[in-house]
Amino acid sequence: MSTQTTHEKYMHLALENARSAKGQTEPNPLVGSVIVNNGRIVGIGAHLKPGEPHAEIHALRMAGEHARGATIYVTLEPCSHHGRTGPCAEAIVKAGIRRVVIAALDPNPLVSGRGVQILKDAGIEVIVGVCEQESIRMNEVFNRYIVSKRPFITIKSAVTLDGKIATRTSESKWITSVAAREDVHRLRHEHVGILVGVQTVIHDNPQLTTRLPEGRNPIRIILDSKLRIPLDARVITDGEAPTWIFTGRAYDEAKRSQLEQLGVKVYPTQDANTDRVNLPQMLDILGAAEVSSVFVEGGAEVNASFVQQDLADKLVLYIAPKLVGGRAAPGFLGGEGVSAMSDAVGLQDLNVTQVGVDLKVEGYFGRE
Ligand SMILES: Nc1c(/N=C/[C@@H](O)[C@H](O)[C@H](O)COP(=O)(O)O)[nH]c(=O)[nH]c1=O
Repeated sequence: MSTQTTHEKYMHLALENARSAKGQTEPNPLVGSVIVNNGRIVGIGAHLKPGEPHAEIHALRMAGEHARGATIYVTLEPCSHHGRTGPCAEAIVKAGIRRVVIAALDPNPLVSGRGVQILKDAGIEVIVGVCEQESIRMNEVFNRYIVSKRPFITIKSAVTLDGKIATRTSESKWITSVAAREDVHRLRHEHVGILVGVQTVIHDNPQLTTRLPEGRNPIRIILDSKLRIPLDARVITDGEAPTWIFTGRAYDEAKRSQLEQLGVKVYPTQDANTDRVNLPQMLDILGAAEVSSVFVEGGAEVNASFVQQDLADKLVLYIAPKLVGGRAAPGFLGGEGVSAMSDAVGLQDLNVTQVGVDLKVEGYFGRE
């Protein structure tokens, strides 16, 4: 087996370990590490929670003396700064590691390359770029958040093959099958926040919780410019997860204090021209609260406001093999829409898979 393939074999194992903690390391990145000595794995680790040891430290602790003279694989450049835990680059040097194989350098321009320098200054062989693209894509949320301090936005919708989210009489349960809906709950588990518009709350009275064994419930974020949300909505009364409501400039103060007495957080925003929620302001508030990823489950008007303002990063569209027709049946993207086809919003890096009987289309909006 060639050296490169061996390196990829162990880096894939490190990537798998990193990915296993998706949704619980936020706002930190996903990082995995594997230590190999004489062709034998002697240590494995993943970063599991902010403030807890980094992946390399877990792997070094497991390896103990076997780290001496070994190779360590790590999906992200070892840190060189004293964050909430000590610098990993120094721990690697101290443990007597002989070679370090890194997938991707740290995206933070302030520290990128520093960890590598510490290792090279200690005479350690360093290889960078093994499975680099996989590591970068795995940390799409962190890479967006660390630069913009705003959450990575994933829009998810479920449509029939003729593009409808409901029949002309607004019936929508269910479009996709159980397997696809379970997949949606895995995505909810992986996100820090989940967002819907108040129209969806009024129409569906959703729980927006993750119904999976050991599922993590994201923070429920409701766009409700005039605080129309019913006080008996499940997202307010069920106590299953925090609920934050973002409102516009013309909201009812009395309703706000009623909601706050029920344990709901209400965040007013100011849109210069309309009574609507100021989305960029909302994203800044969420970013400051370390909500680094938000799963937007619509509806059509909410989806359109993110897309029209170029605030969405990724689309996940589930397409069911059924047709409902009807000129009045709604699509998943409302709003004004574009007039010229040349102004259509393009998606990149499309990935199509099948989940049960449904198709799952993932694409990126390609925004900077
Ligand atoms: N109608 C469908 C969906 N509908 C999605 C939203 O409109 C629902 O309000 C939301 O999922 C309800 O949240 P819950 O109460 O936590 O289950 N989403 C799907 O993937 N397939 C569908 O067929």
